[in-house]
Amino acid sequence: MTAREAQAAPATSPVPRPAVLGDYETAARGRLDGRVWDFVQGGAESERTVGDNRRAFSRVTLRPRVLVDVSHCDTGTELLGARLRTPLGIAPTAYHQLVHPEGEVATARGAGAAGALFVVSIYASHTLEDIAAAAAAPLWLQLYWLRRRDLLAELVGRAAAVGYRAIVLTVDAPRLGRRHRDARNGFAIGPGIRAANLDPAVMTAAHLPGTGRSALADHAAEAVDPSVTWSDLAWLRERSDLPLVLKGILTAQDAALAVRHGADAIVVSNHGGRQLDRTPATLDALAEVVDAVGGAVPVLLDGGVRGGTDAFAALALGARAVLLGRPALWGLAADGAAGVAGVLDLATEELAHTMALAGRPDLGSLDRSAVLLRAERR
Ligand SMILES: Cc1cc2nc3c(=O)[nH]c(=O)nc-3n(C[C@H](O)[C@H](O)[C@H](O)COP(=O)(O)O)c2cc1C
Ligand SMILES: CC(C)CC(=O)C(=O)O
Repeated sequence: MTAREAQAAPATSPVPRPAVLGDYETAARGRLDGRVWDFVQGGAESERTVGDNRRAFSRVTLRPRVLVDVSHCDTGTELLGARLRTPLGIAPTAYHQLVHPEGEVATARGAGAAGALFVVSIYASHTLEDIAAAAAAPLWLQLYWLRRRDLLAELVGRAAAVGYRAIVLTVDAPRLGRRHRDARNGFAIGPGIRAANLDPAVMTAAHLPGTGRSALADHAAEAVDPSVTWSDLAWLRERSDLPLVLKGILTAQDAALAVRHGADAIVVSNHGGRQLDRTPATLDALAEVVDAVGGAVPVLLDGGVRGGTDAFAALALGARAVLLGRPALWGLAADGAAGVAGVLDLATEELAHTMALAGRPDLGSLDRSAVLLRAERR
């Protein structure tokens, strides 16, 4: 099913195809409960990092080359042995049923229609098996390091059994960021929605508005092991042959350690500004990480990517692929699987368009000479 065919299905297509990703944001805003909207859009503390992720992209200047044959622009790429139609993929985000009843099953269908990678959160609201059954493009499974190592071992085994292609360990969340919106809202996951792959015994009770606490933060404190260090990675390695990706690296030092400890890929990420506030924008951290890795493993980026031109900038600065967090949820909320495919197709079309006008007909022809960051402008 292509995005347009998905869009054409009358029962699932109340939204005309938007012209820009921001239109999906507007459509999603109109459909979601205020507390869910705050959970999706919000960040930690002052939310400075949420804004900085976007501001970094606005500082990018493009340096086009001319008289290059751009009659065909190829956005295809290869990542950990898999061919992808687009270097844009979906970042792991929790509880997709919060924004659409079909949850991650619809997200997997949308990603498949677009030929894009989907990284499934450990907090998915559908089972790994149901999501895999709906997928037509590569899936990776994201994990937090649970105190219950038996559950971790079970999850990596189940993921491998149904064809997930990599394990993504998120390393920037030994505890949850202080998200003032969720705390004020006493945010908890609504009735009927659950982390379908986690033992309910590790979940806390729901909270109510007025408690001044986020049930998610309380749950993470209970479930996630904050004592994990580099040397523990070997334990995970022993339990899975799948490639291991570390998500949440922002410095050259940690990038070098990740390579030394056998990571197969790195995601430069500040968790969309939801963990430690005042970290660097991911685009600003990218070159430092790419240089430290020196081509040993692919580097991905997420945080603030809101269209194909943003993706172009990150790819030029050395990212192999970029992941979309909130925009995928906007698409899902706005129009289910068709909305997810629409977001990915639109951003991929924008990327191909920018490649054409910048004289870079394939991703291999993209390098740092294609961009200037404003601070470097002469
Ligand atoms: C609603 C929401 C839930 C998220 N849940 C997870 C999660 O379960 N695991 C994880 O590693 N990152 C999670 N993230 C972070 C994303 O993977 C990603 O790093 C971030 O959203 C990228 O920034 P962007 O939203 O600006 O694209 C979440 C982000 C959002 C917005
Ligand atoms: C359920 C949450 C712990 C998921 C998450 O990582 C986030 O909201 O950023």
